[in-house]
Amino acid sequence: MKEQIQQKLSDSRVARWTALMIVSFTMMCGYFLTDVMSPLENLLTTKGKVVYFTDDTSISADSLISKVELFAAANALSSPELTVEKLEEGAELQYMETVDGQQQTVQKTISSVASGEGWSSTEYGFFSGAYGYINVFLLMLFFGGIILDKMGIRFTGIMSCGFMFAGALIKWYALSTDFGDTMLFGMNMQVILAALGFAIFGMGAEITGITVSKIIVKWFAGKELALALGLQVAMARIGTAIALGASLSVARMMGNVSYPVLFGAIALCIGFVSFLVYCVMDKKEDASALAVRQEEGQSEEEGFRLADLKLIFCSKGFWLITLLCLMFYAGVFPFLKFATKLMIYKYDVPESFAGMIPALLPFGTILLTPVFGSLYDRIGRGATLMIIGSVMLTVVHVLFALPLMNYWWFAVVVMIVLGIAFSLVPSAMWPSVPKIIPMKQLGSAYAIIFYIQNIGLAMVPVLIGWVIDDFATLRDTSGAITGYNYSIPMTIFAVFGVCAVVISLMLRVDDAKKHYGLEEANMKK
Ligand SMILES: C[C@H](NC(=O)[C@@H](N)CCCCN)C(=O)O
Repeated sequence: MKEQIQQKLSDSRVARWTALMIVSFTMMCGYFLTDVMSPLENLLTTKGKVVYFTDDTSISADSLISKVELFAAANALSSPELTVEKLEEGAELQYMETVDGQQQTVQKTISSVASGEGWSSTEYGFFSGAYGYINVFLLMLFFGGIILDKMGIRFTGIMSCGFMFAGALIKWYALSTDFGDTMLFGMNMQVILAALGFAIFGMGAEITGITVSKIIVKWFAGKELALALGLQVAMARIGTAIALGASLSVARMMGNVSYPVLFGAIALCIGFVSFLVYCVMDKKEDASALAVRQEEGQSEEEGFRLADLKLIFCSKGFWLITLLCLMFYAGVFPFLKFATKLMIYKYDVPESFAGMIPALLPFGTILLTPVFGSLYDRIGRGATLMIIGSVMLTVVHVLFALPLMNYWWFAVVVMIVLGIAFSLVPSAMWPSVPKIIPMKQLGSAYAIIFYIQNIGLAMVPVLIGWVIDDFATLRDTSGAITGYNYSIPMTIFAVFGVCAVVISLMLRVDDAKKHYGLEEANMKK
């Protein structure tokens, strides 16, 4: 009789790709919620109602009312006695507007009205950075890695999904509640509570992120690892793209910024359930791996010891990857938080389309990240891919900073280049970590990288929000905001790009000396 050879569940193609799809779906829901507020920056930073017209322009309700009344008085028309309540879908209004430097009478039809929250750019920056506050200041990501290596994938994943969901609910509650003028720590209560929810969500999202990375390495090591990591990132980017592309429309349709968050929370609930389904597969994988070890007479896998962290901390390659991650991602994710408004004010894109241009970035990466991942699996050249991506990031931000080519199509082209850069670096960087750090410490290694990266994700939006308020906001003599000059904020993003280039070059040199294998293919022939 032929002897049955014991196999691990992960040796089955169907099983490992199914596991990948399930956990990637959970992550996709998390990414949707992470970026769901980015296209709403303009709405959040406008006080009172915002009126959207059928020609895709928008204006604050107060300013519209005074323009309509001024027009009626100037033309001896009977006063329309317009109030905010009367501004509703389908209403037609006439007033004077400056078009190409000339005063013209315009007639517009309202398509929707949504409530602005009146936040300052500083408050928006504080809120956007909140994603990383608990991770960074309470060292939760660091502990999250240790919990992952000590308590295992199932416990950590369920815990972190729970945090994501709880945080999303708090954020939704804050945005759907009117706190009046109640202030806390010099900021509106709504901003503080929404930031708290986002911080709890961010802790959950990051710990889920390292858990999912470890899951993929567990199922795909020695197989299609970079492709699998690339596909997971690609699915996550679908979440980001949907958030950037659809969030404003949902807020406009429902009349309030809280609705996109509510939809995100519902999606997260489904993501949580899908992670529970994965846990069943994980248990089976562990059982089959144990059976293989027993059959081959191998001893129990050694557990994680705190002393093992020394190996991580002493690796130069690890620190270079970590710093590259900090600089590169500081130039991308925080940029996305401000990109929609950049499109409106620098490239004159109507607000209703403005979110679509930044959405091109994750859309591009959906295809390209797995393509570059698969290239890395088969051909190698990981360090080189990271250098090219970093150079592209720098060029993109320099182009955004320069006061030239302020055409929407140029913004589209530059955003596509950023999309390529944002595919190159992640598809090479994440699969490079297991070449430097062994599996046993991988949870902690990813956690430390994410931890340092979160310092950027937390601080850069705060910095940029403050810079926009103090150095980029253009005002007329009465103090009213007339526009924004994005040169300084974009120069700051370009500096992160330059740092990423230098670090990726150093990584390439270190790899040549220490032979991590970053330039070698991942797949064993
Ligand atoms: C896989 C990697 N994820 C991260 O870097 C996360 N720490 C940050 C997620 C922030 C989501 N807007 C990636 O997305 O490339």
